[in-house]
Amino acid sequence: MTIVVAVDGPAGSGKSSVSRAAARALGFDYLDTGAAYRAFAWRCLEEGIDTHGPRDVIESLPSFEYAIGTDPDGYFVRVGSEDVTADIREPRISSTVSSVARIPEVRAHLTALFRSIIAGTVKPGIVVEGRDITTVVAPDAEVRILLTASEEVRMRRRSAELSGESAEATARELSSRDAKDAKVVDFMNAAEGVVTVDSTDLDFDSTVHAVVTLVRERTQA
Ligand SMILES: Nc1ncnc2c1ncn2[C@@H]1O[C@H](COP(=O)(O)OP(=O)(O)OP(=O)(O)O)[C@@H](O)[C@H]1O
Ligand SMILES: Nc1ccn([C@@H]2O[C@H](COP(=O)(O)O)[C@@H](O)[C@H]2O)c(=O)n1
Repeated sequence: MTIVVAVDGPAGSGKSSVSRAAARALGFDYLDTGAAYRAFAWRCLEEGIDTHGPRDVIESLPSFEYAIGTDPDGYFVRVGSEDVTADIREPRISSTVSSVARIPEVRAHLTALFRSIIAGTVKPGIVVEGRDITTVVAPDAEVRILLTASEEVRMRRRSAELSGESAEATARELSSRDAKDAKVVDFMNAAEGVVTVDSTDLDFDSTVHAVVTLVRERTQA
């Protein structure tokens, strides 16, 4: 049986980096679900689809050809034959993604995709991170974690990794995306049975250690 570790949290809380490092330490796969929302937003923009008009967005779902690398050391994101790993991190995608992510049909389509990727895992487990993993995508996961950090710390960490963007612009993007996303999914409060890991006062390695320890305590991993 595949062990599923579900990790949710706000933007910049460390979901991707911590989940990937924890997956590596555990010998698990790693699934970044935000990448699919970003890749879908990227495809809408490429095709000139109005992301505020749900009809065209929904009609484009069946032809969305998506692939993601789930090996923590072999990460890639592809739409059709195009490698979009870097493109989906552009600010134009970060500022558009929430408008497609709020459409229920998009969420249902991508949730089904995530479940099929999880079901196809050949490793002993998979760490899946996003906003609604503990509540919608994998509510029965063996380990469910809400990874948080204060807004100030998240902004500081995010600013430190971007060059050429002012800390103020970074802070604005992060909190406006969280505000839009929070209207659709509650990723600020732990649902019943979900363990909160607050990394505000933890460094990166201690946060990964906290997640790995939790997984080992609750499973045979
Ligand atoms: N505990 C920590 N201490 C210090 N830095 C950290 C810690 N956790 C994560 N980071 C750093 O914070 C930054 C944001 O982390 P990451 O990109 O993983 O967040 P995220 O939650 O996936 O964000 P988003 O939802 O916007 O994609 C990265 O540079 C990461 O290395
Ligand atoms: N489970 C998820 C994951 C992501 N989203 C949306 O995608 C955006 C990008 O996610 P990142 O983790 O790469 O920052 C995010 O802002 C949400 O709009 C989602 O809805 N559900």
